[in-house]
Amino acid sequence: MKNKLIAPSLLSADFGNLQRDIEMLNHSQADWLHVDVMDGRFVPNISFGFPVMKTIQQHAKKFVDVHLMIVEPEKYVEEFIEHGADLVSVHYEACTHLHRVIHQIQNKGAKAGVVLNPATPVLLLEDIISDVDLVLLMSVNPGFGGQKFIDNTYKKISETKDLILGNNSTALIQVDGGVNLDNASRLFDAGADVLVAGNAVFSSENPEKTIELLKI
Ligand SMILES: O=C(CO)[C@H](O)[C@H](O)COP(=O)(O)O
Repeated sequence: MKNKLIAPSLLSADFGNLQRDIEMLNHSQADWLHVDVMDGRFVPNISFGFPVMKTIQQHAKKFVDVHLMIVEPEKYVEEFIEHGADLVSVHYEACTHLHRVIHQIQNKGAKAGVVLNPATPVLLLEDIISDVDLVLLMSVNPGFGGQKFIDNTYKKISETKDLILGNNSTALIQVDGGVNLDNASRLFDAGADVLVAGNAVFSSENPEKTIELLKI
């Protein structure tokens, strides 16, 4: 599964009307639903956990992509998969035993991704790139939606692409943070396969139309 996938982030949805927003995404051209889980320890913010994940599982008809911004993710990855996650991504910076967690996710039947913060170099992925299904490049410091895109991400996409090709890996490249209608097509051209967009989608007057335009 490659090319121009859009994953709206539910972090920017209206939690008082979560079912309505998920149904809008089901009906839209969104490819994946991106779920941001924050623990107040790895990042300076707390988002939500399993009760909200349960609602997402009940209503989502698309591929559910869970981004864990938490310490000790190995304690929770299996429960997220039981709650409907099709893909679980864990931070390089949060894993003492990254190889073990990646295989724990895959052995439970889900795809596994590794996430890099903006200041973490791509070259650190050399010994894990053949094992992962996705590399998520953070283009903002994780913890909050609606931040400004960090331009260094274009260079990191190109380095990730070289690493993937050099290792015959099939990993997808996902970019998350500050993605909008002004930078989406340049990001796809640079080699991104999946773009996460929260604020750009949910703050727009017509979220379904914005999702459509992000793919152009
Ligand atoms: O992981 C995240 C924050 O840590 C969000 O997914 C990301 O910031 C998307 O939000 P926006 O598109 O509003 O920047």
